[in-house]
Amino acid sequence: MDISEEKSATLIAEHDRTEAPKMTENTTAKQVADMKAEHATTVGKPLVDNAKMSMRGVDVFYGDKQAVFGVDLDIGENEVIAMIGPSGCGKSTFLRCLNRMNDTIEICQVKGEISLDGLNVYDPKLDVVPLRARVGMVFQKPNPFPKSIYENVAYGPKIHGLARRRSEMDEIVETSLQRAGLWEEVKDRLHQPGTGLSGGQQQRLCIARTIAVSPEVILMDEPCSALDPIATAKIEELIAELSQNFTIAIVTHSMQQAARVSHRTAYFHLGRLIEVNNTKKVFTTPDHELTEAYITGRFG
Ligand SMILES: Nc1ncnc2c1ncn2[C@@H]1O[C@H](COP(=O)(O)OP(=O)(O)OP(=O)(O)O)[C@@H](O)[C@H]1O
Repeated sequence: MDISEEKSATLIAEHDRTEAPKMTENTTAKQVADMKAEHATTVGKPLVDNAKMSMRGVDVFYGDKQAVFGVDLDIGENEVIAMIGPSGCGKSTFLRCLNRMNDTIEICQVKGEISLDGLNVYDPKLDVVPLRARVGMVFQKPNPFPKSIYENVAYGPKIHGLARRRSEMDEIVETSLQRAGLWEEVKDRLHQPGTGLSGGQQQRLCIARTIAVSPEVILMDEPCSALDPIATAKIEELIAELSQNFTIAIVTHSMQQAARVSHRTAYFHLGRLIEVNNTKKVFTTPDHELTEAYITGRFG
């Protein structure tokens, strides 16, 4: 039976009453552990011990409309976390907060704390260019620059001054294309336009471009939604390989994809983080009724 709007609203109101851990300078390690345990019983495991990125109380507004409500979430080092939920639930908005991509939207305002290895991502003095090198992004639609394959990959290292000689740049380009699983397909046409590649190849080129500046975290916003199943399978294999060296957060509409590629899955609903847990648990025995309704297809 479909879950009614009224039932959904009641469950959201209950969720909003649950207190998230609030930490101050004087909070002891024992208190932190107790708070984490208590919070975990309501939304799963939002906080982890090896956090690469930590988000606390994140609210996002577009003008006076709130799109994300008080999200507390850690992303562990070298983990792949999938963000799922019905259309419009705020997954992409939340993802874009992590490297301040929302700064480009004038009416968008982000509140709360977001940190990368303890660095405050929203520090007004922080330069977003190096931040976006550390936290790279791959978009829904492959968007190579109108330049050659080589130049697409070399662009970031060039502006960040990562190569002193042409030979060093050649090496970065080759290694990045290899890690993105594209080298064999393009090594004989590096100076042809990136836009001449197939959609799947273009997306791997965009991944190579992201990797080329040695990011620590890669954000992927529905990276396969414009690709066919074969190209999708290649990107999914790539995500598994990349997770050995990078921390990855992926927004996806495909529950199968989330189940295949991620270690933990976060379920969003109407701007709230409803549940986050080990991916297998989320898809077999979710803790929250809203998650269960979504994974069993009881939302439209
Ligand atoms: N640039 C924007 N200006 C105003 N409102 C926006 C903007 N981008 C998103 N929103 C609104 O914020 C809410 C969350 O949108 P968001 O795109 O983050 O959700 P989503 O879960 O990623 O959706 P989808 O799965 O459809 O991509 C929606 O109500 C949306 O209409």
